[in-house]
Order: sequence, then structure tokens, then C-alpha cells
Amino acid sequence: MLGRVNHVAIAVPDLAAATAAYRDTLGATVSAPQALPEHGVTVVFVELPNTKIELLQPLGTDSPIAAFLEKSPSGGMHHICYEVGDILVARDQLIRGGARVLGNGQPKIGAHGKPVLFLHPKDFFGTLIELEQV
Ligand SMILES: CC[C@H](C(=O)O)C(=O)SCCNC(=O)CCNC(=O)[C@H](O)C(C)(C)COP(=O)(O)OP(=O)(O)OC[C@H]1O[C@@H](n2cnc3c(N)ncnc32)[C@H](O)[C@@H]1OP(=O)(O)O
Ligand SMILES: [Co+2]
Repeated sequence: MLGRVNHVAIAVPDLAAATAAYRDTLGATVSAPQALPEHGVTVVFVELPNTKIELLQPLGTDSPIAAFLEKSPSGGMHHICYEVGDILVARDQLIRGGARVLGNGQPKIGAHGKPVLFLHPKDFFGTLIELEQV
């Protein structure tokens, strides 16, 4: 089922400061900010040779990462995104296996313009998993 790691996400309180740290201190290439109101976040991607780092900050009043940042005000590792071939086949297989798919179970379009789903962190050892169809 699982393909490459598409990205590892870090929730941050200040996206501009995090962008500057990765760009200026770590010397990385960082994309322009993308506001994703339907997901309640603004994101940038740090380009790496073998994967990406997604830096994300809350957008709007009902962000799904607000509670996370309340618990970890300086930020922290938020989720890992694995690539899958057919996200509906993956979803149905996971549900049959007892995993909880977050939201209404229907994929939404993510930052890369591809369908994504999220799996509950409590089902995967305290790690929020995102699946992205490629
Ligand atoms: C799709 C666009 C973009 C992309 O890559 O293209 C993105 O990745 S957007 C990313 C932002 N969107 C999401 O994260 C959507 C899925 N997330 C959620 O639905 C919520 O964040 C949820 C349900 C995982 C947690 O929501 P909330 O924190 O409000 O609920 P609880 O406080 O009840 O948390 C339950 C339980 O889970 C623990 N938790 C929460 N977040 C995480 C996390 N990121 N990693 C690990 N564990 C997490 C939380 O501490 C609670 O644990 P407990 O022991 O019960 O206190
Ligand atoms: Co993501």
C-alpha cells in the first residue's frame, strides 16, 4: 500500500520565522506560502533531495492544528505523509483493518493538488498519518 514518504510536517507558531530558519540558517530551498483555507492552514515546502518538509501554521479560527500548538507552543512534528496509488482502495483496506479515517472519509485536495486523507494518530502509535494519492 505505502509508497514514498511525500513529506514530514512540522507545525509552527510563526511560518515566516520557520521559513527564514530553513532558508537562511539551514540553507534550504523553501517554497512560497500557500494558504489552504479549506484545511485551516498556511504551508510552505522545504525541498530536499529525497523528500519534503512541510511547515504549517494555523489559518482562520478553526484550524485543526490549533490544539496541537496549544500543547506545543514552540511547534513540533505534526504528521508524516505517505504516497499511495489509489487512495480509495487504500482507505477501504484500512477501514476493513479497523483504522479510523478522519473527516467524513472522502478525500480532499491537498497542497499538491492531489487527493489526501488522514488517519487517526491513536491508531498508529501516536503519529498522525496523511495519505496522498500520486
Ligand atoms: C491537506 C493539506 C496539507 C497537505 O499536506 O497537503 C496538510 O497536511 S494540512 C494538515 C492539517 N490538517 C490536519 O491535520 C487534518 C487531520 N487532523 C485532524 O483532524 C486533527 O488534528 C486531529 C483529529 C488529528 C487531532 O485534533 P485535535 O488535536 O483537536 O483533537 P484532540 O485534542 O482530541 O486529539 C486527540 C488525540 O490525538 C493527539 N494528537 C492530536 N494531533 C496529533 C498529532 N499531530 N500527532 C500525534 N497525536 C496527535 C492529541 O494529543 C490527543 O491525544 P490524547 O492522548 O487523547 O490527549
Ligand atoms: Co501534509
